Amino acid sequence: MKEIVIATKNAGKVREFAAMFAKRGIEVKSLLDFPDVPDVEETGSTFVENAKLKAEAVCQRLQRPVIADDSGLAVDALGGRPGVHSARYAGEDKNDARNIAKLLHELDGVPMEKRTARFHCALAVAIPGQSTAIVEGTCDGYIAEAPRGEGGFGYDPVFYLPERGKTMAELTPEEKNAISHRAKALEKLNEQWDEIMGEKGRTE
Ligand SMILES: O=c1nc[nH]c2c1ncn2[C@H]1C[C@H](O)[C@@H](COP(=O)(O)OP(=O)(O)OP(=O)(O)O)O1
Ligand SMILES: [Mg+2]
Repeated sequence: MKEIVIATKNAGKVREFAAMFAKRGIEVKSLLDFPDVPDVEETGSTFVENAKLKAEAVCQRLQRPVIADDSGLAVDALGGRPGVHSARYAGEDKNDARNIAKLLHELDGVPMEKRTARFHCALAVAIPGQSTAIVEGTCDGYIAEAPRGEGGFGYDPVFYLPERGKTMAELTPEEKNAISHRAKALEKLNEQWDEIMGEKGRTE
C-alpha cells in the first residue's frame, strides 16, 4: 500500500497522520482531496461508533481502504464532557477558540488538582468486503487555566502535561506525535497492520 485515505476534513488531523504515515512510506489522502464525498453525520454515542460510521460511509463511497478518526476531550469535573461533542461544544461551526473559551468558563474556580482530563482517539479501518477494525488510544493531562502555545489544533493550548510542564500546543509536532492519543491508537494499528490489511497492506 502506497496511499491511505483518512475520512476527515480536519487539517490538524491530516497533518498528524501525514507525518506519522510518512515513516512507513505511505502517503495520506483526506476528504480535502475528495470534496465530492458528503459529510457523515456523527450520530453515535461513543468515539468508536462515530469512527465506524465515518470509515464505513466513506469506504462504501470510494470502494477503497479508509481510516476514520473520531476523537475528543473528556473532562472529569464535567462528568466526561465535552466527549463525543468536543468539536461542536460551543456551536455547530466547530470553532476551536470558542470551544476553549467555553471549557475554561465551565471550569472557572475549579482547582488544578480537579482539572484532570483525557484525550480519546478511536480509529476505524474499513476495507471493502471486510469487517471494520477498531483501535483506540488515550492521553492523560489537566485543563490549564489559560491557553498557551501555537502548535497542534483543537484543545491543545489548554491541555497541560504535568510531566513536561507544557501544554500540548507547546510541543513540537514530533513530540506530540510521540505521546498523543492519536499516536497511541496508530501504534496499536501498526501492531495489527498485516492482520487488518492482509494483501492490501504490503508496501510494494
Ligand atoms: O489531538 C488533539 N488535540 C486537540 N484537540 C483534539 C485532538 N484530537 C481531537 N481533538 C478535538 C478537536 C475537536 O474538537 C474534536 C474532534 O472531533 P471529531 O469529530 O473527531 O473531528 P472533526 O469534526 O474536527 O473532523 P472529522 O470528523 O472530519 O474527522 O476533538
Ligand atoms: Mg467530526
